[in-house]
Amino acid sequence: MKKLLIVYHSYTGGTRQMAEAAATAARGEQDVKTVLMRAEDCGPSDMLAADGYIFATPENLAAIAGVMKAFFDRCYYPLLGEIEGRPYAAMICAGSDGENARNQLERIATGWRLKKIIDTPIICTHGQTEEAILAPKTIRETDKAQCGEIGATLAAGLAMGVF
Ligand SMILES: Cc1cc2nc3c(=O)[nH]c(=O)nc-3n(C[C@H](O)[C@H](O)[C@H](O)COP(=O)(O)O)c2cc1C
Repeated sequence: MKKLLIVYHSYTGGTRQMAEAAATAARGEQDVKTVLMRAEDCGPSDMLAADGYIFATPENLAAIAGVMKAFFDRCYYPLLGEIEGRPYAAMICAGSDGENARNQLERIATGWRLKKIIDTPIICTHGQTEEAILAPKTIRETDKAQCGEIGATLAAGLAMGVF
C-alpha cells in the first residue's frame, strides 16, 4: 500500500488545522495510508518509508519555522539521492506574507529533486498586532477545503500511480 506522509509544525494552531484538513481528505482514499507527523518527530526513516509528502509550515521571521528547518536540516543529506522524483505538495500559513517561506521550502524540495504536484498555497491569518499574532488561530472553512483538495489530490495520484 502506498504511503502519504504529512509533516508539519505549528505554534498557534493554524498550520496544524491545515495539515489535519489535508490528512482527513487524504484518508478518504482507502488504498493509501496517510500519516500525519509533527516535524520534531520526523526523521529520515519516516521520509524513506513514504511515497509522497505534504510539508506544512508557518512563516516565522520571513522563513520557514525553525522546527521545520531543523527537520529539513536533519533529513537533507541522509535522503539526498534517495527520494528523487517522489511527489510533494506544500502549504504555508502566514500572518501577512509567506513568500519567503514558500520559496525556501520549495528550494529545499528542489534540492531533493522532489516533484511538485500542486502550486503551494499561502493561507493568511491576518494577524498584525503582537496579541493577534500570538493568539490561537482558526483557519476558515474555505481555506481548510483548499488544504483538503491538496491531501485528496496527492492521495488519489498515489493510489492511481500517476506521479
Ligand atoms: C515569531 C513570529 C514570527 C512571524 N513572522 C512572520 C513573517 O515573517 N511573515 C508572516 O507573514 N507572518 C509571520 N508571523 C505570523 C504567523 O505566520 C501566523 O500567525 C501564522 O498563522 C502562524 O501559524 P501557526 O498558527 O501554525 O503557528 C510570525 C509569527 C511569529 C510568532
